[in-house]
Amino acid sequence: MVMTASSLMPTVVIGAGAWGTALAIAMARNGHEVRLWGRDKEQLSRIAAERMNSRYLPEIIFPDTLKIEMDLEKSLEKCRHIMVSVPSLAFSEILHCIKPFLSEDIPISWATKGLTPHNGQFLHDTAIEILGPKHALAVVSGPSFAAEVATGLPTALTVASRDTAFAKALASALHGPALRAYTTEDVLGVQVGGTVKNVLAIAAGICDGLGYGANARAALLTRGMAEIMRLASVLGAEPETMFGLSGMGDLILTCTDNQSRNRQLGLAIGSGLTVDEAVSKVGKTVEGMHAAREVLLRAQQAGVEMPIVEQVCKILFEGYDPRKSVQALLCREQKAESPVIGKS
Ligand SMILES: NC(=O)C1=CN([C@@H]2O[C@H](COP(=O)(O)OP(=O)(O)OC[C@H]3O[C@@H](n4cnc5c(N)ncnc54)[C@H](OP(=O)(O)O)[C@@H]3O)[C@@H](O)[C@H]2O)C=CC1
Ligand SMILES: O=C(CO)COP(=O)(O)O
Repeated sequence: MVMTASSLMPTVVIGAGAWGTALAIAMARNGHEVRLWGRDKEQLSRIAAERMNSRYLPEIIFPDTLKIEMDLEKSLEKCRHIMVSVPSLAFSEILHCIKPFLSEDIPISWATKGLTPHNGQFLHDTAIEILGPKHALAVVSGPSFAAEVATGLPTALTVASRDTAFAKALASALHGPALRAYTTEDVLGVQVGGTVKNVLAIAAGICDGLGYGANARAALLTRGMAEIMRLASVLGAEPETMFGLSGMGDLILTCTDNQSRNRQLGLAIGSGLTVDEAVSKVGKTVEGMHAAREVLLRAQQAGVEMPIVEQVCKILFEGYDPRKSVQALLCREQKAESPVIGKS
């Protein structure tokens, strides 16, 4: 049977935070049957009563086809597709939790950006390790602030899957008047872009928090892009993916707009707060903080230089003064700008 958007109904979205709720709303607006589940029962009851998620996306009323699911186990029995949208720290825990209730023909997607903590795995590898090789898997990524998607502002996303039928079906479930969804088979490339851009957004925030100006920000984005390209190429991703929505698109979005929580963290550090103070000031999910060390480790293992990521790690975890880190970047040996692809 050909997979279509309808064969993915109902979709259960796991994670009633900003992004899970926005994606659930976007699909439901297209008439897709969606069930939203979150771990906090009290919050779920409130969402069900108000028909909105006032904690994460105030004032956005849910479409009728979006229902709240209180009982995860029961909803998994009847669903045809699961979309996970929890932070990377909770990704493997959620997969372990749903695994006993899943049949192998249920396709699984996720909108989480980042790596599995402690082992630094890309989430696709973690998903296969936990769920086995039979599920169709897809990653949803791209430049997309939850609030803008939920408001219905124009947005473009990428759905990456090795199963092209699943990618197309999921893209059409998401695709609507204000949301364009593209597809790609480069699952690795999409994950590299979506993970590293968060670390670079912290760097961009630090740079702007220090007041270093527009030239410095543009240089940082461009050289950050070179770091993404180098890592992606050594890991075996498609270089062109890095110039797409999940790479350059998301890098630009997250590094330049203050809606980004990664950028907010950097801004707070750059303006003089300690890392701990900055973390509590932002008080939200900051994936780049979790990914930075793992990205650097992977780069070092692959022999790839990522000097900006390295300085972000020094600031976040070794107490480095952000001004000294910028100085360290500026003092690197002089070299030709190209080639971007390669190890240094
Ligand atoms: N927000 C955005 O604009 C975008 C976010 N993303 C990505 O989506 C992912 C989720 O981010 P986002 O929705 O913004 O984060 P939020 O902090 O808004 O929400 C996270 C949600 O996950 C839940 N959660 C956390 N830990 C667990 C757990 N152990 N088990 C079950 N549920 C858990 C939280 O529950 P509780 O409310 O109870 O704390 C909350 O509902 C991240 O990887 C992020 O990078 C991607 C694109 C856009
Ligand atoms: O990934 C995002 C937009 O595409 C959200 O970025 P932040 O997690 O930095 O808010």
